Amino acid sequence: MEIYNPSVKKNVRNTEAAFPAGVRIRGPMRPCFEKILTKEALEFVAALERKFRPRVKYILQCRKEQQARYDAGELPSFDPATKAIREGDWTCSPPPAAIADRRVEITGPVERKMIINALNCGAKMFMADFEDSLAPTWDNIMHGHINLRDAVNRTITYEDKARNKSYKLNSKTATLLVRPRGWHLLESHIEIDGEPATGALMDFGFYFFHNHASYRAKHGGYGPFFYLPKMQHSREAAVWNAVFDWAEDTCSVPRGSIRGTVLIETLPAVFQMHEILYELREHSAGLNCGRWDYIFSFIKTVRAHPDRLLPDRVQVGMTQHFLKSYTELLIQTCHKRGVHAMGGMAAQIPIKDNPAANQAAQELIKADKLREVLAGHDGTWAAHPGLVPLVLEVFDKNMPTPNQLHVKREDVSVICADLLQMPKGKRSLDGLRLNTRVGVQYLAAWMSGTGSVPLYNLMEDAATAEISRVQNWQQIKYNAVLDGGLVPGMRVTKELFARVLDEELIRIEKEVGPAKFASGKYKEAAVLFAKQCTAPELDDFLTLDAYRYIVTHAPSARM
Ligand SMILES: CC(=O)SCCNC(=O)CCNC(=O)[C@H](O)C(C)(C)COP(=O)(O)OP(=O)(O)OC[C@H]1O[C@@H](n2cnc3c(N)ncnc32)[C@H](O)[C@@H]1OP(=O)(O)O
Ligand SMILES: O=CC(=O)O
Ligand SMILES: [Mg+2]
Repeated sequence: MEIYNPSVKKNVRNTEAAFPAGVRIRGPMRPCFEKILTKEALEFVAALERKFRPRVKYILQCRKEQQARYDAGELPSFDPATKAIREGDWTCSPPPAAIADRRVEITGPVERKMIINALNCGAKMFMADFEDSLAPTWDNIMHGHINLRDAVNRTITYEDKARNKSYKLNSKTATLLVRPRGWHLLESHIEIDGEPATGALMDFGFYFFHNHASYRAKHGGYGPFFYLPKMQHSREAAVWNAVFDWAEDTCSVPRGSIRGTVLIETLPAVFQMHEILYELREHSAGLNCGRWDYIFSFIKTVRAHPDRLLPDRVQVGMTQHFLKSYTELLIQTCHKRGVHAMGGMAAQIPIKDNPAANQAAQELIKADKLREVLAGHDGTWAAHPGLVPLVLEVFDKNMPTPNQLHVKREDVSVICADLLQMPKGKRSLDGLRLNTRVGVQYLAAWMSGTGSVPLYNLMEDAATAEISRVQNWQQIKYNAVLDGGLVPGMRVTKELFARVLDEELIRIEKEVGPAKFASGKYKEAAVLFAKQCTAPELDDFLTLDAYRYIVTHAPSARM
C-alpha cells in the first residue's frame, strides 16, 4: 500500500502529455496528486468548466452591473419581477434522513488532522471548507481532495510524530458536507483551454467525481451534500442547480441526490431567498446565516453611500436590528419552503490560559446559540471541537425534535427598511487599530497558507478579516469622524491610518516575538492591507489581490 505523507514536497516537472487535451496542470505534482488528477476526473472537471464557464462569467458581469447601480444611489430591494415566486405556494424536496437532524455543525479547513478531529468530535455534521477558512494554495487544495477522499472511504489517518499521537476515525462520525470556493475565485494551477479553471467548479468537480458513489452508498442513496457560499442573486443558484443536474446525469445519479445549503451572506441575497430556494428546489438543503460575510457585504454593497458608516466591528452583533431581521426572515422563508434554516458562527473560541475569560466567552456563545434555537433555527455552527458539547446542550435542551421545520414564524414581518437599518454604536480609534492589527495578521497567515487563525481569543477567517478591511476603507474614504473612544472628534485620514499601521506593526512584533515576525509575512501583509484600505475604489475581495502571493507554478515540460 502506498503511504500518504503530506510532508513530502518533491517538485516534479509536469508532463502535459499525461493530461487530457486542453488541460494543463500548472501546479507542481506531488506524491498522490495523481490519484486526484486522473484522466477521467480531469475530463469531468474540464467538461464542467467548458459547459459552465460562460455562465459563471455572465453572473460575475451581472454582479458588476448591479454594483454600479448601487454605486449610483440604488439600494437593494425585493425584485417585483419575481413576486409570484415569493408569494407562490411551493415547497422544496424534503430533507433526506441523513441530514434531517443537523443541530450542531462543526466547520474547518480541509486539513488532514482537523478533518479527523471534526468528524470525531460529536457534532452531527462537519462542513469541510475550501472557502473562508482555507488559503487556496495548490497544496492545500490538492491535499484537501486527498483528505476528503480518504475521509469518505474511512481510511483517513494521521501521525503526529512530534507529539507521538495517532489519529483515526471513531466508529460514529459526523456527516460530511463540503463547501467549495465562491464563484469569483479562479484556480490558477489548472488551465482549461488556455484559461484558469473556476475554483468552485474544480472543488465541486473533483470531490463529486471521486466520492459520489461511496458517499451515496453510506447515506441512504443521497448526497454528496454541499454548502454554497457568497451568492448574490438567484441566477447564481440556477447555475449551481444546473451543475448538480449535469453531474447527476453524467454519473447516472438520480435527480435530487445532491443537496446544497446556500449561505445567505451577501446583502443582495437576502432579498432573493425565496428565489434562490426556488431555483434549487430539487437540490436544496436550506439556507444558512453566514453572518460574517453578510456584515462584510453590507458595507461593500453600500460602499458609495457616505451616510452608511458602521460602528466598530465589535459592536455589530446579532442583536442589531438589521441582523435580527435577516435571521428571522431566513427562518420564516426556509420553513415555508420545508427546508432547514441554519444559524451561524459565534467567533469566540476556547481560551486556554484564562478560566475567567474562557467562562465569559462560553457565556457569549451560549447566549448566541440560545437566541438562535429560540428564534427557530434548525441547527448552528461551532468553530472548535471544544465548543461542541456546549452548543449541543443548548440545542438539545430547547429543540426536542430533530429540527424546527414546524416553527413557521408567521409572526415575522420584515420589510426592506428592517434589512437596511444602520447598526447602532460608535466608531473609535481603538476600533481602527484592532481592524488593522487583525487584518495584517490574518493576511500574513493567509499568505503563508493558513486560512483560519486564533487572534485575540477569536476565530478569524477570510470573512471576518474582510470586515476589518472594508471598514477601514470606508472610514478612510469618507474621513469618518471617530465619535467614540478616548479621543472623540478625530477624523480618519490616510495619514492617521499610516501612523496607526506603523504603530500596530510594532505592537504585532512585540506580541508574536521578533523571530516569528522576521520569518512571517507581516511586512508584505501590511503593504497589501494598506493598499487595499486606501484604494480609491474598493476591491471586491481581499483574496483576489492576495492570491498572486500564493500561486506556485511548476516548471513546464514545454519550457
Ligand atoms: C465565517 C465562517 O465562514 S466560519 C467557518 C469557517 N471558519 C472555520 O471553520 C474556523 C474553524 N476553526 C479553526 O480553524 C480553529 O479552531 C481556530 C484557527 C479558530 C483555532 O485553532 P487553534 O488555536 O489551533 O485551536 P486549538 O489549539 O485550541 O486546537 C485544539 C485541538 O482542536 C483541533 N481543532 C480546533 N479547531 C478545529 C476545528 N474547527 N475542526 C477540527 N479540529 C479542530 C486542533 O486541530 C487541535 O487538535 P489536537 O489537539 O489533536 O492537536
Ligand atoms: O461563512 C460564514 C460567514 O459567516 O461568512
Ligand atoms: Mg462566509
